[in-house]
Amino acid sequence: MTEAILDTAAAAVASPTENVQTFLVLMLGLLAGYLLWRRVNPPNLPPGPWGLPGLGAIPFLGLAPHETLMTMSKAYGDIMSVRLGPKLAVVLNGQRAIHQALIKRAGVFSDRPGFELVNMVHKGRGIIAGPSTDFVQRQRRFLMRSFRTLGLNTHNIENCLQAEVQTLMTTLKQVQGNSGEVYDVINRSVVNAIAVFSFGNRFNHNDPKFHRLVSCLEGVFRFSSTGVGLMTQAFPVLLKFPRGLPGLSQFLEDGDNFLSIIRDIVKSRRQVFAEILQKDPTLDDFKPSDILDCYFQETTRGQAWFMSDEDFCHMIMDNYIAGTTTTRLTMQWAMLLLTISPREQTKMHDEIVSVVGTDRLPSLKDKDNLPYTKAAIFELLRISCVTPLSLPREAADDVIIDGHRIPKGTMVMTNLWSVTNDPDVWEDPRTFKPERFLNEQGECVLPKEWLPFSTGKRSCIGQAIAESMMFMYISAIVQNYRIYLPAGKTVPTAEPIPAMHLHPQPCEISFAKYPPC
Ligand code: HEM
Repeated sequence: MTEAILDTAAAAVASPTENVQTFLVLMLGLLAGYLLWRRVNPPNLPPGPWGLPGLGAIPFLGLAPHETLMTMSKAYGDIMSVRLGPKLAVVLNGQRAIHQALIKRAGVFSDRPGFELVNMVHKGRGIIAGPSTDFVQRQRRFLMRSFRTLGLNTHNIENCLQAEVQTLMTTLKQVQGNSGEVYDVINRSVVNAIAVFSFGNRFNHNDPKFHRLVSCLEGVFRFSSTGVGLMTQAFPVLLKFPRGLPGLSQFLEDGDNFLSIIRDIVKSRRQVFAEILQKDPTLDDFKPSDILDCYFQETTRGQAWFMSDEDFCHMIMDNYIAGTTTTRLTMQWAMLLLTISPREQTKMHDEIVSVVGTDRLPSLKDKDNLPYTKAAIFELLRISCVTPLSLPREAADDVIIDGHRIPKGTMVMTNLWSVTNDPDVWEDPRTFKPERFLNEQGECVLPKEWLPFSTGKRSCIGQAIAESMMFMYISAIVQNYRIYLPAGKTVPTAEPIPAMHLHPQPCEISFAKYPPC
């Protein structure tokens, strides 16, 4: 018995060799742990909050991450780091930090992290989801050239947009205050307006092809804004198990069907263009009337040689993906803000009637003569800030900003909300005050903090289109209708309902036609 106890005690007291071994294993473990920790948290990162293992700061960002991150920046600084699941992200808050990164170091901050979900539809094509390759920048330049060639005041585009506005006006007359139906028409109208710019044609709102286009687009948005769809951005590994993701196969089918509709349009227009080319081989008399015409013209002349018809279809799809939800939500915001701001609405109405009259609808050429209305549209875009965290970027290289190191491959989030709703810049930021944009001479001026479309080499390519649409719709509505809250309804606030895009509070709205002057 005593021997047994002694044996156990001897076994417990390890020999010096064993002690060294244990020590080495411990040290190696500590070193490996440190290296792993350093890999995940490289030195000199911008400061930021702690997170939970595997989840990072996701559980602490709440329903309005743009607001939480803006508040956190008061403690950690304008450039801060957060961990989103396994990903390291750097958040840029405020105009100065955004300018430093997206403009001064544009070469580093113009990539995007792979949007694996969107890429499943694009398969490497398109603009939005890829890094800032030469190909992406060429497509952007092509679109900008086309907008310049077409000029947004082009007769054809303006005519088609006017037709959309007329449809909206007719609906307003018929619905007698049913705002739900008005929103439906606005939604369809925005989809049609992008078709006008892209293909020079608007669909009849009852055309079954148009219904298919709208429903495929809605299908794509539906999945990508569900919790599962959003989680695939932080955890792309989920996409490796497509069968386990409810809604994914429908998403892919909707994306493919949407592309097929665009392919059909391009194919049939190519035949028409071939006939034009036969009659006018040098295209001297050819006047492009939409983006597709510009593409045909440029490929014939060897300028847009880099793009195939398939690339064109994916590029147009991206305009739809990026342009429809943003524009239609901003229009919904416009309805809400005008409803709760009767004084400002009347000022817009009076300006439009005194400059344009009531015999015709306002046109884009009137815009510069309507500074208050123009200012009101800038203010609507500022308050609504529908994409508060913009689209993520990615650092293409290791870079030092404000003394902080941002490693290559870091996801970069631009907190646009922190600029457009900064109380130090905009007094009372949630109140609709178009006067903010008017100088002493009554001219409309844009401060550098007005950034709803972001900035830099990947900023919104459709800004001019969006502004034109907003102007035409809103000026026509305000010229002809008084927008008001039905009696007995509580006045809604201008606080957004947080989601991937910011939605306005639900609000029942009535439209009363002004009597003829
Ligand atoms: C009120 C309406 C709109 C708002 C607020 C808006 C806002 C934005 C923002 C914040 C970005 C991200 C920019 C960045 O990463 O720096 C973006 C990208 C983009 N937008 Fe818009 N947008 C609107 C309408 C449109 C329209 C009408 C179109 C096209 C017809 C469009 C096409 C695009 C495209 C293609 C991109 C991706 C650009 C790239 O990755 O290089 N947007 N938009």
